[in-house]
Order: sequence, then C-alpha cells, then structure tokens
Amino acid sequence: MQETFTEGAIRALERAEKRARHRDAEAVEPTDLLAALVDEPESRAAEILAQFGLEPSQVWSALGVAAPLTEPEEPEPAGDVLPQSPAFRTAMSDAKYQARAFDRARLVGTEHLLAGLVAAPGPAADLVAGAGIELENLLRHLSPESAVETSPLPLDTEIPPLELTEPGQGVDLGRILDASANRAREGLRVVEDYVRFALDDSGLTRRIKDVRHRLAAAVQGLDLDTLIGSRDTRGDVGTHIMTASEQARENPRAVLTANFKRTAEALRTLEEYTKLIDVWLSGRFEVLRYDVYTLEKLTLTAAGSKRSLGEARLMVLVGGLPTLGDLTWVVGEALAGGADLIQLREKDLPDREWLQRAREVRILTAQARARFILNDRPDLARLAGADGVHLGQDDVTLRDARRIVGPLSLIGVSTHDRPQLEQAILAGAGYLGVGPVFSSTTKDFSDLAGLAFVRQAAETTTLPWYAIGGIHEENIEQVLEAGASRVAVSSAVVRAPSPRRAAAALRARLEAVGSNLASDLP
Ligand SMILES: Cc1ncc(COP(=O)(O)OP(=O)(O)O)c(N)n1
Ligand SMILES: Cc1ncsc1CCOP(=O)(O)O
Ligand SMILES: [Mg+2]
Repeated sequence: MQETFTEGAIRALERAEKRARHRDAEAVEPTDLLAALVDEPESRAAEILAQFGLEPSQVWSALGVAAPLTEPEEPEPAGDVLPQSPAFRTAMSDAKYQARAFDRARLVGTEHLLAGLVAAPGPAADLVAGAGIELENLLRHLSPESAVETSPLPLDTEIPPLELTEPGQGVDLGRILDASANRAREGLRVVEDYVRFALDDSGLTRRIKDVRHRLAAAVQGLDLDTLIGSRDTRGDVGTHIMTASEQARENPRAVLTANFKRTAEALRTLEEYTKLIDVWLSGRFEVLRYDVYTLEKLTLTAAGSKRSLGEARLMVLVGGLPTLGDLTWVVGEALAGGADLIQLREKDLPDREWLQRAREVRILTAQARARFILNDRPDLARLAGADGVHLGQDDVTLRDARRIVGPLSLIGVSTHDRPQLEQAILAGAGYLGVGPVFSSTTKDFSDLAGLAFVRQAAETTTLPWYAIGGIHEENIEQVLEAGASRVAVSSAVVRAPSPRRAAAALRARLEAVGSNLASDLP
C-alpha cells in the first residue's frame, strides 16, 4: 500500500502509540488515537471536534486519560512497534478509504483519521457520536482543500505493509490475487476490442478503458512485488485443464459474453480475497465488478439493437388520422415508399380504438417485413404485438416499460440534450430519438435542440438514433451532414400529396450517405 500521511497525521499516530505504551497496553486502540488527535489543538481533527463543541479537555476527561503527554527530556529508546488492535486497524482502513474517496493522491490527514474512528464501533466512536458528530456531517470536512497539514511524507514504519501471505493458513494469497488480476485485465481487453472494432463505439470504448485503468489502480494497492514473487504459472495445476466449453466459441458475440463473465468472476475473487487484507480495497473491486455488469448490459444492448435495427434508417410517425381506412392507406404508402419502421402516435383516441388501429398496423408492417413501434404506451404495444415502444422524457420510465414489454422488445427514448442522451444509453435504451432538430408542424416546441445536438449525438454513440423534428426532403441534407444516418419524420410523409413518393425520396437520400451502419454484426 502506498498511502501518504500528512505530517500532522504522522505525529498523531506516533502520539497514539506513545499513549498506548504509557498505559502499558498490548496494542494501540482507537481511544489512544482520539486522545492523540486532540493533543494537538491545531490539527484539522481537533478543529473539527471543536466546531462540534468537543474541546480537547472534554475528550481527555471522557476517555479518562491524561492531558497531553509531556515530551520526555531524553528520547525514549527505540523498541518494537506496538501492535495495533483490530479496531484500530479497521479505523485506519476506513481513514484511508475516506482519504482516497476524496483525493486520488491518497493523502491521509488527521481529519481522515477522525473519520476512520467514527466508522469503527467502540468507545472512541461513541464519544464522538455523543457530541452529535456523524460520518455524513464529517464528510464535508474531508475535501482535498481541507488537507492543509504541510507536506506529505511516506509512512513506512508506522503502518505495516499489507501482508499477502498468512503463514499457517495454507492459502497462497499472492498467487490467487496475481492470477485474478491478470484474468480481469485480459478479459477487459478482449471486451474492449469488440466494442472498439466490431461496434465502433467510442463512448463504450472510453467506459471500458476507464474500468481497465481503475482496475490497474486498485491492483497497485496490492503489494506488487509479492504478487510477482508468488507467480508460478508453470506450477499452476489449472493451466492445462481446459473444458470443452472454454474452447468452443460460436461467434465473436460468444467471445464477448464469455469474457465479461471471466472478468466479473476474476473481480469477485479479488474482492473476496482482499477482504483478508484490506476491506476498503476489497470494496474497490466490488465497485468494479458492478461496473462490469453495467458495461455488459450496455454492450449487449448496443450489439443487439445495432443488429436488429441494422439498415432501418427511415421511421415514419403516423397518427391523428380521421379513420382507420385513412391510417391503413397512409401506412401502406409509407411502407411501399421504403419506410423501415412505422411508429403509431395517437394522442386523442380511446384505448380500445387505439389498440384496434395498432393491430392493423401490426399486420401491415409484418407483411412488409418492417418494424412497428407504438408511441407512449408499453401496455398497448404488448397487446398489439409491436416490436417496441417509444418513450418520451415524461412517459413511464424505461425500467417500468421493460417490465411490461419484456426483455426482447425495442425501447426507444426521446432525448433533447447530451445529459438525456447519456442517461438514456445508461438506462438501456435500444434506440434514441434526437431532436427536435427543426420546428415542427406536428408538435409545438418552445426550444429546439437543433443541428448542434445532432452533431453531439453523432460523436457520442453508435447506438441507433433517429434525428427527428421538422425534417423533410429540403433540409434532410443538413441533418445527414451533421452526422445522422437515420431520421424519423411525420408530416414530410403523412401530409405529402404522395406519401409513397415522399418516403422514397427520403429513403434515397438516406441511402446516398455511405453505409456506415453495421447490419452484419456477428
Ligand atoms: C423517434 C422519436 N423520437 C422522439 C419522439 C417524441 O417522443 P415524446 O417526447 O414522448 O413526444 P410524443 O411523441 O409522445 O409527443 C418520438 N415519438 N419518436
Ligand atoms: C413527436 C415529435 N417529437 C419530436 S419532433 C416530433 C414530431 C415529428 O413530426 P414532424 O416530422 O412532422 O416534425
Ligand atoms: Mg411520449
């Protein structure tokens, strides 16, 4: 471990040990540290305690210990380092956790030591809690700016380095951790290659890289020399054991899923075995494991929707038509002109009639081998057998919709700015609506997202996304130039004299932009 401690923290730890020696204790306890923290009233910890009304004299008397120990005339002879009690070690582990949570430089100050004490149950924590100090209100004192206690010094002697091998337990911890760290790193690399070269998704690639770097940082928290020293690949009895399922991979997607599993398993091993040496470090591996689960979901969703939407570039929104006959005619024309998806968007129909129309559109789209999306209503989408449902920012959440439509259905989400875009991706959207690009005669908007947002979407994701809002034959070129490959339109087709010709014209423009849509993902 490579924590650095402020000089103030080092002095406090030295004083804690002295206090323990002074009372002839066998180990340093959290109470020794609390008393030592207030021995120096200028320390951040003492200042914080004073802010909560706990003066040094109150601490000493509540703990029943002497006021500051006077420095001996002669320096005390150097003896063995006094052991630390389990409670003390827990407090130290928490202190480091708090320091690292706020400061990547891992500078542990007296305020972090205090936070560590608060988190470790016992008399010291009780005394501090009695003054109304809880971890939550302490945390705001722990920002990096508050770590002002002079320059950091490496603390080699006071805190013993992590012991990776527990003699007598028969477990070679170093070997386990070394193998798992390698497995996790390699698994992530395999996954990253798929996302980068098969999905071509820069946003996901960045995320996976970030996890890989955080894994490397967490592994740094282990004693690397011991890890390397304990490596014994040739002597590993598992090296030559290979099951049939490990060897067989049907396609790159199978490689992807196998490596996500492998990574998560390795992280679990790291998490479990580091519990033996540093609870906080174990927590870091746990967080990484959850991140990998999320990444797995994001990657498989991206791969799945890219495959299922493939070359589906033109979505036509229909609705608000006077009769069922008008609707079926327009849908038939749009499909004949080349619409890949029809979205039924009704705002004023009674549910029963809406469902009846939806079922008609389902039949027409199925005959044309096109997709059918229902706007707003996952329940009706499911009843009509639609391929998916489109949700706006005020509609039911993706998670609730998923409960209704099931795991395989497409769920699209409207986004109007970058945070919404990123949020929708994280929530597991199968495709995105990006707009409104221009003002629309179908729906009023007070604000337009404009072409700038289309450019941002193009930079952010390769998840299928549809530019929407006031797009027609005369302005589609601008939208394509801004980076869109797919559009969703309503009036440009539905209100055109010939919906079929209008759809065909848009389709031709969309096809003219070189195909960078991966429909043939493995
Ligand atoms: C492809 C696509 N993008 C955006 C929308 C708009 O959805 P929403 O914001 O829920 O607004 P309404 O369509 O419900 O008025 C969409 N329908 N399709
Ligand atoms: C429902 C909706 N949401 C954003 S733009 C839009 C309407 C799209 O229709 P049009 O293509 O006629 O502008
Ligand atoms: Mg809606």
